[in-house]
Amino acid sequence: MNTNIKQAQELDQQDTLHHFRSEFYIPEKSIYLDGNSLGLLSKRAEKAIDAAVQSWKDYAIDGWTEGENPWYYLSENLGVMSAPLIGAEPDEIVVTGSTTTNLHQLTATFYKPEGKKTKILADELNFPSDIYALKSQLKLKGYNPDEHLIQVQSSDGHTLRTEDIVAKMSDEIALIVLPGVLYRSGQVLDMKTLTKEAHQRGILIGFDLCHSIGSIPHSLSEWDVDFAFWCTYKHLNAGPGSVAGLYVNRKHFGTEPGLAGWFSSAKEKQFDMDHTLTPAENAGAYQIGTPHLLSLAPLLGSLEMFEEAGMEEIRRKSLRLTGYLMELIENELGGYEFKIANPKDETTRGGHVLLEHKEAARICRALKADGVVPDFRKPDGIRLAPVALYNSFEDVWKSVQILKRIMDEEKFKKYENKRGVIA
Ligand SMILES: Cc1ncc(COP(=O)(O)O)c(C=O)c1O
Ligand SMILES: Nc1c(O)cccc1C(=O)C[C@H](N)C(=O)O
Repeated sequence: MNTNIKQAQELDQQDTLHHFRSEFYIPEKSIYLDGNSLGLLSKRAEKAIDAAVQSWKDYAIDGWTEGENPWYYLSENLGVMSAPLIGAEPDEIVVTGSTTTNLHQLTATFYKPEGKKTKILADELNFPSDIYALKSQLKLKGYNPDEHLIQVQSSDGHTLRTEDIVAKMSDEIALIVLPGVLYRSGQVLDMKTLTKEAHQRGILIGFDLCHSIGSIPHSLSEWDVDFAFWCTYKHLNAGPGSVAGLYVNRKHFGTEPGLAGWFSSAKEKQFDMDHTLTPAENAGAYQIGTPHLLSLAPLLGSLEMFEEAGMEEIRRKSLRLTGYLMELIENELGGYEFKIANPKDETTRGGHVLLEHKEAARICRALKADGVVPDFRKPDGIRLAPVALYNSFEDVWKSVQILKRIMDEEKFKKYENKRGVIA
């Protein structure tokens, strides 16, 4: 089938989210398909950063309680704004720490080995930071991670089967930590079923939402998930090093934070400076120290856009973009030995496409040189993330044309087939 740019432009004209694109800084002469690693800066996020700097100028120490967004309550207020993205109640979320420190906090809080139940269940496809954190938490409790961290195997190297995960939920498992969306293949896990199965066996379960928040809708409260954590620099576009989030199901409110600090305090008690902690009676209890205000601020601007666009609409467009991308790849790149390695169906397909090729590392380099920004994931994956808020169907069409030219003209052969420092 012949495709043409007009078809892509028509799809853009029908797109109800198209106007958000002009709110982002898109690097000049580039098609940015790496928003699942680092989202782009929006003008609203930039404005929010400027406002935070201004409030520091204007109020100094009084910025904690004065101004439009008093710093003392910002982590909780951003939690309120994040709630619709994950289907949670406003006080079940706090914006704090980093993905990895939040996982440390939640494991320190909810991993309570007892009797036979001493093991943690994870998977072999999760991002390494999560596995490192879980292993170190096991070591802190005196357990050997080689025996106590059980990692569910993938049957195809890309995806996890619900039944395989459930089969590992033995009576030795105390805690389960899994991704909501896998970082390589983009597979969406069935968080609802997994939570139900875990609870039937008396196991607590939490999810890493780094690749799912802002990309797919969630109903964490309805699914009764125990806890979750995520970064805000990918689909939420809050910038490099932006402050992360955590969710704790309200049924666990009052559980003593595993890692305490004075920001775990009930707000009104914190400045009493007692040496006995009175933890907040909501997710705020799982904060530790002073919030990183300047890295929290951009989220104020970003989350406003999510509220306006709506998660259902974002997911609808995202599925159309990845669907269109896969269709073009199949039509235009047959014969070049590419393999679409992400799940194709709309229930388990996340926000990006994983294209595999034995020359992937240097094809990524050639794409970047020709203005398309993907990322490379070992050993042979090219991740392409068309993001609903700022990518267009025309971006997708042009990217495939550029990739076709790279393959037709063997332009990738100019480069070594090796990843860069930041892949
Ligand atoms: C699933 C997942 N977990 C954790 C991280 C990283 O954690 P942190 O934000 O603490 O660097 C990433 C990406 O960097 C990720 O994709
Ligand atoms: N956090 C990152 C960073 O500091 C530099 C480069 C990339 C990242 C990422 O987020 C990678 C990402 N977690 C992934 O899905 O591979």
